[in-house]
Amino acid sequence: MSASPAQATPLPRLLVSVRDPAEAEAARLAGVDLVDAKDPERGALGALDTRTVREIVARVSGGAVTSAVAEPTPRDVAAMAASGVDWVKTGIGPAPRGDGAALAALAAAAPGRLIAVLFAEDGPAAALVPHLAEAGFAGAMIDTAGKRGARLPDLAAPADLAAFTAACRDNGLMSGLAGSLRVIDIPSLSAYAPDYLGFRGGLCRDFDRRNGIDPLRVAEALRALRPSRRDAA
Ligand SMILES: O=C[C@H](O)COP(=O)(O)O
Repeated sequence: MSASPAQATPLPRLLVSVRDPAEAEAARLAGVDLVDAKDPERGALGALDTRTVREIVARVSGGAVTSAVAEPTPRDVAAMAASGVDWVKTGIGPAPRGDGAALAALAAAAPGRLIAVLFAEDGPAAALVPHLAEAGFAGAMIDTAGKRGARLPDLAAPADLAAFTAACRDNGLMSGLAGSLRVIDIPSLSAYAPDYLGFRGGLCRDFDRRNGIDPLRVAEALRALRPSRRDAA
């Protein structure tokens, strides 16, 4: 007997971007699955310094998976990997997309731990996924480069998001979707079965990603992602 669609589609886990050890600890205590270190004052992919990331990793203390943004050079990726973070995220803009050697050099700097961040503004991403897998990336996320206007659901067509997450599954890559998401987006984006949904601004006070994270909004997101789990209440 085949499983029902509801049983067959696992719910995504919650990624929340934090900027310092205090926010990291708050996110861990709230029950966030993945604590992602980045500087929200510096756009979509602002890298924190490795010392701050080490402190964040120490504060999370194994209570959640961790990731951190690094500039897209092998040197920066390797330095961030050495901070002890579980995953390193780096932006892959249009330029290196077709350059397999450049992608492989990045992936080799954090073997098995590098996540490509692709921007929705650059167009559909599914065709790039096999190249990322071949280069040695461990996962891929779509985010939005702009943080003051269009959100991911405004920029990416449903068919493109579905094709992206399917390509990640087919190629053995972890997948994530982000881009000024709100809790209300969780049901529709969960249908694409990404491994993670990523948030910052949508869980901050006044929905401003430069403000602090609002624990009540984190709890709301966890309830939406874990409707049957008592620990999300
Ligand atoms: O990796 C996820 C991003 O930090 C999401 O940030 P945002 O929700 O403010 O677009």
